[in-house]
Amino acid sequence: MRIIAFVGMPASGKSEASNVAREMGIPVVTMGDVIRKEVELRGADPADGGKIANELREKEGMDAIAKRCMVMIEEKMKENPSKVFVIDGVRGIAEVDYFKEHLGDGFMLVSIAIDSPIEERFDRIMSRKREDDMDNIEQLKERDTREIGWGMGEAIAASDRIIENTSTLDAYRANIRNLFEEMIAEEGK
Ligand SMILES: Nc1ncnc2c1ncn2[C@@H]1O[C@H](COP(=O)(O)OP(=O)(O)OP(=O)(O)O)[C@@H](O)[C@H]1O
Repeated sequence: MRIIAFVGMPASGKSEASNVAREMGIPVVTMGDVIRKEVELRGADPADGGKIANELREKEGMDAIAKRCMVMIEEKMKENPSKVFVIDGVRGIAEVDYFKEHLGDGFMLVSIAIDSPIEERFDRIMSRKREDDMDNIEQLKERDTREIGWGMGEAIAASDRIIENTSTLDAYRANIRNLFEEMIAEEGK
C-alpha cells in the first residue's frame, strides 16, 4: 500500500491534489478534520482553527494532530482497502516523522513546488471561499509564518518527490493524476 501525503505553502494546491484523488476513487484522510472536530467540540469560531491547532501542538506535542489523525486513517483503511491512500494536511516535520514511524515504507511525502507570489495565493484563497479562510493578506502572511514555524520548510526538504504547480490548474491536475497513476501501477505489480 502507498500512502501519499502532500506538503506545501498555504494555497499551493494540496486540496486540489485531494480532489484529483477523490475523482480517481482514491481514499483521502484530511488532517484538517481533526481540527474541525475540535472547533466543533469547543463551540469555537471556525476562523480560530489555526489557533486551536497551535494550542494542541503546544499542549500535546508537535505531532498531536498526526496522532489523532492516525485513528481516522486506520478506520478508513479498514473500510476501504485501496492500493493508494492520500493524507491531506501535513504541516510539519514532526508529523512527517510520526507517519514514517507508524506507516513504514509505504509512506511517501510529496511537496508541491509553486512560484506564485503571495498576492496570487491570496487571490486564489479569496476565490475558493472556504469558511475558515482569512479575509486579508496580512492574515495570510501570519499563516505562512505560523506554518514555517511548525517546520514546513524541513518537511518540504524531507520530501521524496516534488510536483510542480507553476503553470495552469489543468497542467497541475495532470501532474497529480500522473503521479497517482504511476503509484497505482507500481502497487499493482
Ligand atoms: N495552478 C493553479 N492555477 C490557478 N488556480 C489554482 C492553481 N493551483 C491551485 N489553484 C486554486 O487555488 C486555490 C487554493 O488551492 P488549494 O485549496 O488546493 O490549496 P491548499 O494547498 O489546499 O491550501 P491550504 O493550505 O489553505 O489548505 C484553489 O481554489 C485551487 O483550485
